[in-house]
Amino acid sequence: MMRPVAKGLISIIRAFSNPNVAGILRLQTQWNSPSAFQNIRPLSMSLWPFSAQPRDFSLPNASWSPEMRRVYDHYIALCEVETIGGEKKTGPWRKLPSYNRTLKYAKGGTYLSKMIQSKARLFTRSIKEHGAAFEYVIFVNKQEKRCVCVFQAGRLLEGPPGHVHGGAIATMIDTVMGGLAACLSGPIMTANLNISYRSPITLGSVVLIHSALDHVEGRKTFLTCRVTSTDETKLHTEATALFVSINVGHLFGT
Ligand SMILES: CCCCCCCC/C=C\CCCCCCCC(=O)SCCNC(=O)CCNC(=O)[C@H](O)C(C)(C)COP(=O)(O)OP(=O)(O)OC[C@H]1O[C@@H](n2cnc3c(N)ncnc32)[C@H](O)[C@@H]1OP(=O)(O)O
Repeated sequence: MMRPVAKGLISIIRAFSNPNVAGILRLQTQWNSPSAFQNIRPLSMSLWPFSAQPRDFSLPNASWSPEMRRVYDHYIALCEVETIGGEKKTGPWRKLPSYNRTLKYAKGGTYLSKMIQSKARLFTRSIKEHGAAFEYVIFVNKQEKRCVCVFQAGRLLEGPPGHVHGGAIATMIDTVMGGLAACLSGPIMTANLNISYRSPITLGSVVLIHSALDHVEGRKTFLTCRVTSTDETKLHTEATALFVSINVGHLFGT
């Protein structure tokens, strides 16, 4: 007879492998719309592996500089447009919500629950102090297959004196490009990431991380990326990356 934990594990793996659930996961990842969220919850209540009220880490907080807030407000305004009749409707941009964990209330077997019950946190959201490390928000324009991240680099990200660590920049590039690739292609993993550091980023400053789809070839999604000053006159970093579509069972060794 199958042990309950094994049954639980299988149902979670099935849930993640189910295209409908994968679609729901993508939907939640992509659109920060309360109505979309409310609509999809009843469909998947029994399989839903996320917290009921996850905290969105990409909302303004007291550590944000006026510059960070100004650029955020600019993109937020593009998320809603006014029709000629004065009605508000969804604009071309969407803010991606950002949580500090991916799986929370999943009940499962030993293998999965180790990961879930551990104190695993998303790397970029693992430091609690506001403004100390990665402060960022990602906006996606799905129609144009591109995104922009507004990133304020905190004091704990120092590499060269007074400047941001190259690994922290790479982390943000991977996060932003990975977020866009996931929006466009579903579950993916980074297979290849090439970075050219062109000019240093001052600690505490705000930069834009622009990423766009280059092309898709079967399971392979190729993207480009540029990190610039907020007025886009200064180029800090350039990157290209390949993301490979995966069956989420790949992450659980199935
Ligand atoms: C569950 C996801 C849910 C999505 C929701 C997202 C929420 C977004 C929210 C918040 C964002 C958070 C941040 C996310 C972003 C961070 C992502 C990371 O950092 S991932 C960690 C680092 N990456 C790894 O650890 C991969 C390790 N590598 C592997 O697991 C495999 O190698 C993998 C999956 C990449 C490919 O393995 P195969 O067995 O599935 O496929 P094969 O056959 O080897 O490759 C497929 C095709 O890709 C090419 N390929 C593979 N690797 C390549 C490489 N390094 N360079 C060039 N081509 C490569 C191959 O040549 C092949 O091409 P041909 O189909 O023959 O044309």
